[in-house]
Amino acid sequence: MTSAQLQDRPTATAVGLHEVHKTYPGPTPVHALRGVTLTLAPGSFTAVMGPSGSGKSTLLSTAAGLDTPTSGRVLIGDQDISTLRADDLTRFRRRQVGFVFQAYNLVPHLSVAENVELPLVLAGTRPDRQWRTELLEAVGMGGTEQRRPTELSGGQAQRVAIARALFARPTVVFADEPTGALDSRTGAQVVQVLRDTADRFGQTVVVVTHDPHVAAAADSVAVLADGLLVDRLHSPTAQQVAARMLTLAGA
Ligand SMILES: Nc1ncnc2c1ncn2[C@@H]1O[C@H](COP(=O)(O)OP(=O)(O)OP(=O)(O)O)[C@@H](O)[C@H]1O
Repeated sequence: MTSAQLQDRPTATAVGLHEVHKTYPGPTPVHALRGVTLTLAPGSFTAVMGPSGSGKSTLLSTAAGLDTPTSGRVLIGDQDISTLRADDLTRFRRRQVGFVFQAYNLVPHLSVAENVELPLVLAGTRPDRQWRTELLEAVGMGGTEQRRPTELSGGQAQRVAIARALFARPTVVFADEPTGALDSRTGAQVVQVLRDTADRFGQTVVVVTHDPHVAAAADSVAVLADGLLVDRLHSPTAQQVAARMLTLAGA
């Protein structure tokens, strides 16, 4: 990240979770998060891993303001989103949070260009065409502006979804299993595009994944088990990640 980009950042923390608990009520309440504290620096690329049911999706939706914690605080940049009213939170999310989903979630009747611009249009801002062109070129989709999502391969659709997530220059981009619907070679290319583009623009990214190769593209891996953060691996190889996951599976 350049020093100019760093100076643009309001704080040294892009995402902060403080003692976050999430309990799903019911006859047998599920304690999906049991006191997670995690701080992510601006420009960092973090993977969240853990066994099935360990709380990864709950962590992502709580950190992204799609769901509210039962207790604890969630900060995005300077903003404590746990205190925002529902409509203020929706407005905040449109500008400050980008999403990449496993199923791409592009709008089929809109062009590639319109899909990329959609979050800012919804937020009531006039989109910057030059920035859109630059981003589409950065993800390897230059010249596809007028195409429809149905005319794209899975890997191409996910590249467009990455451009869309970055378009509002959000504080953080959350990606939930972004390569889950792709074959492993295409998935590896797409995660590299996400990594390279995030680096180029100093974007903070959080990726939930089951794939050690995706996790190996991250600066660090946050390992969850049974609703708790049990480890942070820094710049791990895919083999190191796979070995750590095996120890959890055997626990
Ligand atoms: N809406 C919900 N209502 C009740 N329980 C839920 C709900 N969502 C998740 N859970 C439970 O919370 C726990 C954590 O689920 P979560 O989806 O966060 O795990 P995960 O690590 O993302 O799993 P996976 O890898 O299988 O997607 C699980 O026991 C799950 O059954």
